[in-house]
Amino acid sequence: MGRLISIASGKGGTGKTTTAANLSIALGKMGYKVCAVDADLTMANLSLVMGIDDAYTTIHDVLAGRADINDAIYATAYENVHVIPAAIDWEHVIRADPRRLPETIKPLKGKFDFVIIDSPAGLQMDAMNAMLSGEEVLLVTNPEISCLTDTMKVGMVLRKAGLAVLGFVLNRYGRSDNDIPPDVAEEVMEIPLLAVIPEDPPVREATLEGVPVVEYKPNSPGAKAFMELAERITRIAGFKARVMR
Ligand SMILES: Nc1ncnc2c1ncn2[C@@H]1O[C@H](COP(=O)(O)OP(=O)(O)OP(=O)(O)O)[C@@H](O)[C@H]1O
Repeated sequence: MGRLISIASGKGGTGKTTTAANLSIALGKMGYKVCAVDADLTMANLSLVMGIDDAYTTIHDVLAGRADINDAIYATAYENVHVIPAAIDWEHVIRADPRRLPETIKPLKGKFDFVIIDSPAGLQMDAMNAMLSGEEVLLVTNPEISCLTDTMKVGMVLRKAGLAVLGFVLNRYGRSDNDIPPDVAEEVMEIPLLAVIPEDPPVREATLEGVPVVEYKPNSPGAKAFMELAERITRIAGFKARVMR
């Protein structure tokens, strides 16, 4: 059976989508079957980052009762990685019922090794429905105190709701001289720190190019940190190490 992992954060713009995309592709490179789900129903950024930007059947169609989930699963250019895209127009957004996200996404567990769910930031209803589609959560924060505490709150709420909190990613480390150091961040969060992703220009360039950094510049510090995160996740998930390709 696969693992359903929600990617969540207390604040917007921390690097959730970047983490979801790079983690998915890194796991795919390791030989795991991955489905990346764009459950950020109003932004649809994951779909764009994964190279899907046209009139596909989307998660919105499924949530509106107009399509089957199996018709919304698309192969990507990345080995072993499929994506369920979101629509980017308002007409689709208002028809989709976000409360159906968990019942829609959970059955994917039987089809993939990992289902990676990109969720909206915060604790609003749309975000809750997206995050509760997972059984485990990986939190993404930046090294600022308000971002850490807001993200910790999200973790606490999800734990109470029954999700297992895997730990957190400290992203964009080194962007400012005032960054909270990793050991202090781990004390504040009171959950395991799974990866420190440095502030790295190729990560941003890769987003602009529409190709996640683990493919765009695999030897950059940011890409290497995302690959290490994927290895860590497979160890936590109890999967046997597979040969890196
Ligand atoms: N480690 C990094 N180094 C440099 N730039 C980064 C890094 N991580 C993310 N970024 C950039 O920050 C921007 C925001 O990232 P991203 O879209 O992943 O955030 P998000 O949390 O998903 O945002 P939202 O809440 O809007 O969905 C993107 O342009 C991305 O390329």
